[in-house]
Order: sequence, then structure tokens, then C-alpha cells
Amino acid sequence: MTLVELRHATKRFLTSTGGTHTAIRDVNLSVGEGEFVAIVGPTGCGKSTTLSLVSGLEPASEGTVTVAGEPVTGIPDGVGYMFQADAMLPWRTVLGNVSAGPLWRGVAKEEAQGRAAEWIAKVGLAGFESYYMHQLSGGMRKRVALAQTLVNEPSILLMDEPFSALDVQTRALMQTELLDLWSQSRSAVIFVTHDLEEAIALADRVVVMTASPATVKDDFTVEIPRPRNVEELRMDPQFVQTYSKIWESLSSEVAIARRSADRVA
Ligand SMILES: Nc1ncnc2c1ncn2[C@@H]1O[C@H](COP(=O)(O)OP(=O)(O)OP(=O)(O)O)[C@@H](O)[C@H]1O
Repeated sequence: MTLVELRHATKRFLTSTGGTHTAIRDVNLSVGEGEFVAIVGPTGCGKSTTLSLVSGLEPASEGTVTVAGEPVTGIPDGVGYMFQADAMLPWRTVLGNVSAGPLWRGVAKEEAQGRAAEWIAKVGLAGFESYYMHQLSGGMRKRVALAQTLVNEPSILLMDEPFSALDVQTRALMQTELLDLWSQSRSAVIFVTHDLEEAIALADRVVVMTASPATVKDDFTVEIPRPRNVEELRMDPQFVQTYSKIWESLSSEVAIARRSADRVA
């Protein structure tokens, strides 16, 4: 069943000089229940804007965006959002941060803390419940962020370059962790990344967006079977073949974006 659907979605922003800037144009994209879709495209092309339309943070200027068949008019039920920057409160403990979502949704304190403790354990942080954010490494903070998002049991998980600030090894570890948790929950994921290797390692489909203003250029199915070993996958001939096929599509958009950045500079 289709869970997220963008039909001819266009988003324009007002510029500081009173004009308009088209961030995305005529985007058509469907994501099914339990599907893992990665979005790649040149820097600044409009990937985050696409997620903002699905999350209800921004309305579409034209076209329609539906989640579970309903037009998006505010933040839809069942949508979880994980950004590049952490959204944790420094004065709260790990338990306090992870239980905040369920508490905010009206779950009783004991139940909220119980659910939070369960998710803290699932992301490998059992024993760290009473730690504060400054006491954690970058990778541990990402685990908290994952628990904080997944404790709400979203049916759609929107991820905007969530691991890009991590070192290569921690990043691979978090990717493995994410696939493991996703295989248990099977929520739909829309994952924005600059990193084509990451996109292929994680996703069922890789959507390539054009240079700004972005629209969907290509939509590739990743045939690599699951479960996948993220760290070993990169040497796999099927992975290399998939990479070169998608890069052929993406690289020309990256070149266009670079040329227009050079003109502006
Ligand atoms: N709220 C806003 N107001 C005005 N312009 C915006 C707003 N949000 C995004 N834009 C512009 O829309 C374009 C697309 O931005 P967006 O962040 O969606 O791109 P992106 O592909 O996610 O970028 P990156 O690859 O750098 O993360 C950019 O030119 C950006 O400056």
C-alpha cells in the first residue's frame, strides 16, 4: 500500500529581495508501506524541502502531498523525523530525552519511561539512562536520537543526513544498527543523503534528483538481497555495478550544480 505520495509537488520560497525561489518542481514520488527509499542529488537541490513537505513543516505551493491517503496539512500522525543535528535537550538525561516524546503525546510517566528504557536498550545504550548528552560520544548521541525517534513507533521515518557528521567507522556501525532496527519495525523510511554508497547500502530504491530546482530524474531499485552487511557490501560486484549505474545518472546533475555554483561565485 502507498503510504507517502507526492504528485506534481512544487515548492517556492520567497527570497529576501521579494522574488520567489523554486526549491522543487513537479516532484512525483510514492513510497510504500515498509519501503526504504533513499534520495540523492546535488548539494542544495531541494532534498530537505521534499522531506519538509512530507512532514508538514512546509506546505506545497502546487500539487498534492498525502500520507496514508490523507492530504498533509500539519505534522501527520505516525511520522518521525531525524535531522543531521541532534534534537536533544542538554539538561535532560538519556531517559528524559527518550521519554519526552511519549510523555508529550499523553502517555503516563511510568509507561513512557518503560518504553524509553526499552528503546535505549534496543539501540545498545542500556546502562546509560542517567547520562547527560555532554557525557556521550557522537555515535552514542546518534543512538539516543534514534531511540528518541523510534520510541514513538512511527510508520514513516524521515531521515535527513542523520549520520553525516560521524566518522566513517561509527557511521557504518549506525547504518548497520538502523537496518537491524528497521528490519524489526518495517516502517517506511525516506532517507536523504549526499553519500551514494550509503544510499545503496541501506535502501530498496534510490531516487536521483536533478540539479536545482529539483525534480525526480531517476528511480533505481536496489536488487542487493537482505540482510546486508554494510561494511562488506562495498566490495560486492553487485554493489559496484549498482553504484556505477546510479552514478551515471547522478554525476551529470552534480556537474550542472557545480557549473551554476561557479557562475554565482
Ligand atoms: N525556508 C526557506 N526559505 C527560503 N529558501 C529556502 C528555505 N528552505 C530551503 N530554501 C532554499 O531551497 C533550496 C533547496 O534547499 P534544500 O535544503 O531543500 O536542499 P538540499 O538538497 O537538502 O541541500 P543540501 O544538499 O545542502 O542539504 C536552497 O536553495 C535553499 O536555500
